[in-house]
Amino acid sequence: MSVSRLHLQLFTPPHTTFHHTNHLPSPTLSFPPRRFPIIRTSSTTSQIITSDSNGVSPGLPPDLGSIEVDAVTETELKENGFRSTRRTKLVCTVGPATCGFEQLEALAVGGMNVARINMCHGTREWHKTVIDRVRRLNHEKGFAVAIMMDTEGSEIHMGDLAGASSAKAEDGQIWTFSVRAFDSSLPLPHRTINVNYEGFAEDVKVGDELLVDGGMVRFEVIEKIGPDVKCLCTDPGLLLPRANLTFWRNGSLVRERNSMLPTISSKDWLDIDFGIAEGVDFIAISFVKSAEVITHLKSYIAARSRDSDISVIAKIESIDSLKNLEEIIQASDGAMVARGDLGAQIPLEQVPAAQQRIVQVCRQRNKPVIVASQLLESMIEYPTPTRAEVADVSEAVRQRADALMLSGESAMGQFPDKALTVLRSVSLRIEKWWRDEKRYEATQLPSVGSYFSEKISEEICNSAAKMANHLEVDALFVYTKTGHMASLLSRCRPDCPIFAFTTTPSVRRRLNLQWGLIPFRLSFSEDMESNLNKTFSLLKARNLIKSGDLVIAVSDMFQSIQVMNVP
Ligand SMILES: Nc1ncnc2c1ncn2[C@@H]1O[C@H](COP(=O)(O)OP(=O)(O)O)[C@@H](O)[C@H]1O
Ligand SMILES: C=C(OP(=O)(O)O)C(=O)O
Ligand SMILES: [K+]
Ligand SMILES: [Mg+2]
Repeated sequence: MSVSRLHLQLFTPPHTTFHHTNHLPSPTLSFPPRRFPIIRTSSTTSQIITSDSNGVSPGLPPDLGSIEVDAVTETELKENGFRSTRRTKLVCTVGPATCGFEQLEALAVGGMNVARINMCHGTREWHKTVIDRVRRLNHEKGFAVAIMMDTEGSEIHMGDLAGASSAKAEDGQIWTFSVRAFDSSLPLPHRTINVNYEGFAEDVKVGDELLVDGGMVRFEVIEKIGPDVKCLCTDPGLLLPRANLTFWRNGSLVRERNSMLPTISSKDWLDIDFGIAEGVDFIAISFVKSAEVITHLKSYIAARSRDSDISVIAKIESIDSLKNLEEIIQASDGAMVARGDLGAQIPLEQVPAAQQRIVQVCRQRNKPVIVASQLLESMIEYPTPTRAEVADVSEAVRQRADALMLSGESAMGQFPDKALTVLRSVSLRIEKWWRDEKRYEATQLPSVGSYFSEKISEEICNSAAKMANHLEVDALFVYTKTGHMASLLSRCRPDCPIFAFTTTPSVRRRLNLQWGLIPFRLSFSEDMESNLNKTFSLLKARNLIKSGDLVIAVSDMFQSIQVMNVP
């Protein structure tokens, strides 16, 4: 391993002759090469590079001369300037309220970075339609919306309510929770709920408290008759299809044989096969208990998907996942603070501290983290959020989580676009406030690499981010094939946005989950000088940067930090 490559190149703005015609942003988002010669001299190398205005040597395939970025990011960069682009990423659960092509497009325009499909609901055909639509949206409109498939997991939950969208449980009513297999073509018997876990009737005891969705509705078990468990409603509320069920005895969560249920059920494995076949970008695993299940799944994916670039996200939503948090996160490619189920497994007042810890551990280990569930729950029904919800969103942004997620708000709520707008505007406002106040938190970022060369990359990114803050540069540029260097920069949470140039569309989509990264698809070479020339030309031609902007560039290929003004 040679360390001699490590050098700091300080560029003075090179003299450039640049033929520039006024160019309107092209509606198709890839930018065709134009044929103006450009001669650029670099003061450090005195080399003269001849290329066309896109930095492409004549004779290269036209694709090499284009850069891809989505229209929304492009507009944001132009209208608000680099500094005020949104750093916090947004995940939207797609459901009946948002599965149409136009609805998905509205979400993408509204800032959705990742579309989540929840395999708890709907059929595989339905999910396939959504995936196809998102793909079409990316293809036709130039977005890079990633797809996250979320497994059902084998925890206990209610059945489908025989097609009803909800059922109201009133105080004092007696409901039957049954493990019987009901004929799905017939309506369910009066006040009866089907339970998916066969051992349910054996595991519960008379006197247990039964919580639907972590306490949205509460029952007390009053009688067991074979497969039927009779329960008295003690806290009324709405029962939603497939709502999660937990039972509590003497104030603690009961973990009987259900704790032996596999994390990945046989149905989940079929869904995972489906996700691999469809080439989803992320698979989120529900109710992860240990690191082993993640390692197992990762090797399963690696053996089956051609380029094995599906990231595995561990959902932290059980007591066991908190106990084994460090190992689970280390084994995963990212994590989700799944506060819905987490709040049903630990006392609610412990959830905020758990969230903070999960976000911190992820940042330490350089894994993206999503804060999920009930961020804007009231917006399922109302067009404005509560003040408390805005405060909750702000707190997640302030913790610098990579991403925020909408669940019911976008899946089946009445105001999916408005909910997304709230996430977007609160993120922008809090990020700006934080930057204005220069509230850098003194986070010690431990080394995460095992090899010396990885440690060098980390030091480069840490230093580049620090320099970017001190010099108040306009943007960090990173040329990254795997996305790793980009994530190392993102981890530093610098003040300026990070333009991440990557050669493959799938890496570009995956980078869309990470804080502060603006992913571009660009073909680049081993020659940094020409990569920079090319990027400057392409970005300038689209009015995304201008002469004089100060930029710091790092790359996967050369261990260097370059500071320069855009010529
Ligand atoms: N694919 C789908 N088909 C029908 N309804 C869905 C779908 N995805 C989500 N939903 C609805 O949106 C709600 C919120 O979504 P989510 O939080 O992902 O699920 P859950 O609440 O079951 O954990 C669900 O309870 C369900 O009513
Ligand atoms: C995101 C969560 O998981 P799901 O919506 O699949 O229950 C959660 O429990 O918060
Ligand atoms: K799920
Ligand atoms: Mg959950």
